[in-house]
Amino acid sequence: MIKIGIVGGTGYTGVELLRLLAQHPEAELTAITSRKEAGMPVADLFPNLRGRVKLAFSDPAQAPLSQCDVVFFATPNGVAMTQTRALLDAGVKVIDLAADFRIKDIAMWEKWYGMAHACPDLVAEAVYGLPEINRDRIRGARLIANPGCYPTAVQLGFLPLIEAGVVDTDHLIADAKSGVSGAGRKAEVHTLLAEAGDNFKAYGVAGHRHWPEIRQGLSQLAGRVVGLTFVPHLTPMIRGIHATLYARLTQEVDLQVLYENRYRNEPFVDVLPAGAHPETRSVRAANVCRIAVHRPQGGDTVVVLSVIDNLVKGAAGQAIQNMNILFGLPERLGLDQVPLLP
Ligand SMILES: NC(=O)C1=CN([C@@H]2O[C@H](COP(=O)(O)OP(=O)(O)OC[C@H]3O[C@@H](n4cnc5c(N)ncnc54)[C@H](OP(=O)(O)O)[C@@H]3O)[C@@H](O)[C@H]2O)C=CC1
Ligand SMILES: CC(=O)N[C@@H](CCC(=O)OP(=O)(O)O)C(=O)O
Repeated sequence: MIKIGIVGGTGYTGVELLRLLAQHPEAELTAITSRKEAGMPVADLFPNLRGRVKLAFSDPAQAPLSQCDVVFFATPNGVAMTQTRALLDAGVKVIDLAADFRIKDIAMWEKWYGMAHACPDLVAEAVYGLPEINRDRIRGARLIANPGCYPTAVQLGFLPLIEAGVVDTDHLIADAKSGVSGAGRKAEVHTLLAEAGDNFKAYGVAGHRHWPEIRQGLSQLAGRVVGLTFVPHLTPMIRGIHATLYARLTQEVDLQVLYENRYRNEPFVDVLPAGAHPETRSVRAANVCRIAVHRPQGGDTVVVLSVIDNLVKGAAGQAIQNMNILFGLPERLGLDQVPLLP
């Protein structure tokens, strides 16, 4: 059994880790932290976990994290970077769901995240945990930077086109929509029902911190710096991301065959039949990205539709997929949930 610690067990990604790990046959939940709820049984706060998780929250300073095999950080940006070195020194593997280790260019990270980085050397060591690109490097890693939610949907959508070199990478466009759980569980006015319900808006058009992350990943695939416009939107749903991606084709290719071949052996990417329109509810509560590729009017613009559940393939599910790879377990272990309809 793998002894597991979770720092930040009261947020939405924390409770999603708990839901999935409670059903994972090799997971032994050992420590779950919260500063505000220390001492409270986990199932008192999250009734969906009654009878499934017996632990109580503990204060991060007292939790037996160094006795775990792996610690997940489901905390705001800037927390994991202050605690990761001590855990790695104690032989614990670390998977950070926040952005502390995602961006290799430290000056770029500091600009977008508005703080000084505490451990640039560990950023250099960290492996970006998108298994569809980095599976072999994840296997031998101690420290995983779990990708952001929008970056997962956008990179998986563009990946086959860029790897194959069949689009103009100077003018990529990603138009993405997220449910409000993407903003976390903390109280904020813009996610109140009366603000976000029956409403739809773009945000961060001038610049969003997922832009450098997506650009870094796509540039590595392209072998050159790509040009990317990324526009996120907030939609009145709870879970889900829908990314609509646009690129200009530079050569003739059978797009459907390209996508089906690239993802044929990927357990968590589903390429839909030609002409399909994936729905966010078709991936709700499941660790899957569904993709459809279109070429409207047979022109030279390719349109890719990519959907994920932001809390699962966009966060906790992908983190557990990375854990399975790190510990040599079957990649699908504990992650075979069927999506929830309606
Ligand atoms: N929501 C989403 O869809 C996605 C989120 N992420 C990332 O995952 C991380 C967690 O997100 P989410 O679950 O939404 O966040 P929440 O705001 O819902 O939860 C944050 C958690 O961190 C704990 N926490 C806050 N500050 C500290 C601290 N200084 N030390 C220890 N624990 C702390 C909180 O508990 P307490 O204050 O009681 O200690 C709480 O349990 C974020 O970095 C987010 O950007 C990534 C992908 C998708
Ligand atoms: C709807 C909403 O607010 N989404 C969040 C998504 C970011 C997130 O969760 O952060 P990381 O993936 O970088 O960890 C946002 O735009 O800030």
